[in-house]
Amino acid sequence: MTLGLTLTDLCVNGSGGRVLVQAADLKVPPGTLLGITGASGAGKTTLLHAIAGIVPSEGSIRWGETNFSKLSDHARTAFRARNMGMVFQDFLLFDDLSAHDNARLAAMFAPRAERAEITVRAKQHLSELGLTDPERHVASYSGGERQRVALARALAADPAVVLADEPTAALDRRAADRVIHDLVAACRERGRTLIAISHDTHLLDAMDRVVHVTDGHLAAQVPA
Ligand SMILES: Nc1ncnc2c1ncn2[C@@H]1O[C@H](COP(=O)(O)OP(=O)(O)OP(=O)(O)O)[C@@H](O)[C@H]1O
Repeated sequence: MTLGLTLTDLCVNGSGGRVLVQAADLKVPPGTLLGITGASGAGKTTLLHAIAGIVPSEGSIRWGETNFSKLSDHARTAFRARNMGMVFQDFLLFDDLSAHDNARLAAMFAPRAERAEITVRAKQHLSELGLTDPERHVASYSGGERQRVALARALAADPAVVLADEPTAALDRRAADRVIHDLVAACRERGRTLIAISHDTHLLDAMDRVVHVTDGHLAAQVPA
């Protein structure tokens, strides 16, 4: 399954009525790899959080045939759990858990029938991403390894969409290039839609399209 995104007249307001993000029109066909870039504080993370339904917004967000903005909070959370894998800036890994337990976290929230499959897939992704000691606690993992655990976790539920916020930010060039390769391959192989915020030109070069956020506004779409 693959899902495209259509944003229409999206607006995110912050405290004090400040407009944080405005996007009149953005279409991301299913299977597209989209980069989002722009200056620090421009509103990229806020935009990604709105796209994921984590922060409230006005306007319309459609994922495939689903009018995401019209769903109840509960239905939106369920839709996100079923369809979106998220790789956030600070990884949000649990240090006291092993790489495998972190990667199969989605199994805790999945219907009983899908749990075993997620657990198996988590292990498989860790192995494919070169993490050969999945039972070790992630507290002792390097930055690049932690980023790959976060990626394995995002992929374990076999999501139609992957959302990533600066997935290479904390990594040296070699580790970053490996994460870019793995992320792009995981999406291309399964026709997943990828939306990734980055300043990294290597990552942006690997995308199909790149959009710029300037002072909360989405600017014209240009080829990567
Ligand atoms: N709930 C909120 N209320 C008010 N302002 C907010 C809120 N959330 C974020 N902001 C502000 O909105 C602006 C955009 O933040 P955001 O994190 O989206 O930027 P960014 O482009 O991702 O930046 P960076 O590249 O530094 O991560 C910042 O000035 C931030 O302080």
